[in-house]
Amino acid sequence: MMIRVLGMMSGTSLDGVDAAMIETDGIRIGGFGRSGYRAYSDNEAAVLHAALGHWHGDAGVEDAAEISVVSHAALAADFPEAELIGYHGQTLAHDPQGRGTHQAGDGAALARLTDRPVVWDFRSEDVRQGGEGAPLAPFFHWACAEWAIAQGYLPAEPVAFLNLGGVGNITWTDPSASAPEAPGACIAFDTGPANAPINDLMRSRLHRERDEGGRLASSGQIDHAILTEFLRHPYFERPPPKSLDRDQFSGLSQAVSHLTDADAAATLVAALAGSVAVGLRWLPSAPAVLLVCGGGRHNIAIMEALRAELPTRVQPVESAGLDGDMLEAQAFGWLAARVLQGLPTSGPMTTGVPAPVCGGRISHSR
Ligand SMILES: Nc1ncnc2c1ncn2[C@@H]1O[C@H](COP(=O)(O)OP(=O)(O)OP(=O)(O)O)[C@@H](O)[C@H]1O
Ligand SMILES: CC(=O)N[C@H]1[C@@H]2OC[C@@H](O2)[C@@H](O)[C@@H]1O[C@H](C)C(=O)O
Repeated sequence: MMIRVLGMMSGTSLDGVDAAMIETDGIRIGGFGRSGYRAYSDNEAAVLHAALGHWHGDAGVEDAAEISVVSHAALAADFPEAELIGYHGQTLAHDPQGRGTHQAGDGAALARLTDRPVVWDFRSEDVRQGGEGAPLAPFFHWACAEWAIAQGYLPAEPVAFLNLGGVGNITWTDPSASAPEAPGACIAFDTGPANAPINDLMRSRLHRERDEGGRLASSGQIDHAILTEFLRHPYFERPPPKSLDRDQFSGLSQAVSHLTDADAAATLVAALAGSVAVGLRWLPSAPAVLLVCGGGRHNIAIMEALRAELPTRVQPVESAGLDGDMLEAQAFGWLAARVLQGLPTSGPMTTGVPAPVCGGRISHSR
């Protein structure tokens, strides 16, 4: 049965909360609906930044969780039509082989505040069973590919999605597979740092949130020595599945610290594109087209660098009829519907969990 779900996502770039309606039975996409966005205030963003890298019980984490719940509840109030809410929470720390994964926020509190059932804590069970806990959008990418083919936007062949948020992640998917957890349906992994180091550079040096349109990076020169050293990182040699914490590559920010603003931004963009290029070797076949979603596709310097570096057509995901700013929010709506049905949300080829797993907790409104 198709239901109307509100998916809500606040990603690692810490800019705010995305919300999007999706109609789904947890397998197929029936249709997309309205969407909304609530930016974090400067004060909220400062509290969240201060809590990065922290775990349950640490100082500042309660405040971060409360900001997450309250901001999601305020945004959800604009969507009375939602029968179910998928709530990702704010990732503060991610160390799947060590302490686990930490998304701040309380789905039970959100269910009470919104008077709707909420599916949340999507990643913990996967980690508990030995997976990376990320990326989780890949199964949704399979459904998107199937939808885009049915709508006539894409030919019926494997396609790849590149999400450029704070961190980058790529999915190769074969939409002819019977289910996203079927062997060979999806291969996915985090590619490397994406917008997070660029935002951090802009914040610390220029007190701006981002490099609008990539203008600063476009005016700079790449430092090739730094780029070469960065691409020697063992992460790129490691076969997938693999996932990253937001600040796992903090050495890159340090490496560009002596460069001019423009050269530092240009080098961070080149590092992003280079990490995607070296990641392509892990895909089963070269995709005819790479569909780019996430905020990074608004950065022209990034799109140009990808087009220069990759042996494949690079297009914003809008070319497949999809909304690249809302894809992750939609993903957590679709995944919430899956959890309600007990269907898998990740598997060996997306998170490395030994067998497909249904993650996520369900909290009812009363
Ligand atoms: N117009 C723009 N020009 C340049 N960069 C932009 C623009 N719009 C968005 N971005 C970049 O994209 C980021 C937001 O991307 P997105 O919302 O996909 O990330 P996220 O969901 O927070 O992260 P993640 O996918 O890692 O969880 C911004 O912080 C900024 O760096
Ligand atoms: C732990 C965590 O929140 N990871 C995020 C982050 O942002 C991008 C990349 O790193 C991806 O692994 C994941 O988000 C997307 C939505 C995912 O799970 O597919």
